Amino acid sequence: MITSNSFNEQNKPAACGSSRIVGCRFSLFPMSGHFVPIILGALENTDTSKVWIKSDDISTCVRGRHEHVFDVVQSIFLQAAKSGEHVVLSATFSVGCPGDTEGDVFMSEDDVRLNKDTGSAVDTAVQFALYPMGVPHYMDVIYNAVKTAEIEGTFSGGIHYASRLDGDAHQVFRSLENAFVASSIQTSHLVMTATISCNSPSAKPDHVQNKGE
Ligand SMILES: Cc1ncc(C[n+]2csc(CCO)c2C)c(N)n1
Repeated sequence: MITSNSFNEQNKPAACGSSRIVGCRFSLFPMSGHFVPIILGALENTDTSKVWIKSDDISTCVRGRHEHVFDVVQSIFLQAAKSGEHVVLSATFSVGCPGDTEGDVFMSEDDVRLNKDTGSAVDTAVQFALYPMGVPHYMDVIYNAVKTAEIEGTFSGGIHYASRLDGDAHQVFRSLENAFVASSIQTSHLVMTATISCNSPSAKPDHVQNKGE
């Protein structure tokens, strides 16, 4: 069913492309008695001036250009990771959601990312899943995104309902953004879930530890 929300201000069907508003709803879970300053500090020490942002008692939602959405989520993860605690960030990214219109002022920001590298590398593990909505060839979209992550060197295997990435935080976030943007161009509505973890005291699975050997 096409609703009025499927159309932009010019009353044309919403175009598929990278200019569409991207959103991410995410929660940080620091496995620490100090979870409150870790969460609040990560939010405060991130420059969010190029995204729409709203936090509540469960999660935070950011919306805007994909460059800034991924920059802000990555920065918040890196800020929390600096605590040295085992931190998990659980996120749902979305683009093309009917009702999430382009009218927002944040879409007119430039593409210059605001959050600078925080320095030391953070070994990061990700389980992510792509859900290309409304296209019969959705498995090709997923397969191509995973193939790209493989070329980038971050892919470390398929698991039930998800794919795994391992590497420095900047590398895995780049793969997530590349997978999301490449897939979004091929779909009218795309959802991507990601569970992103660092400093876990648990051993990684054998096939991940032996990656590249
Ligand atoms: C990114 C992110 N945003 C909000 C919450 C929800 N939350 C849980 S504890 C806490 C601090 C005290 O209120 C907040 C804001 C979260 N976990 N992660």
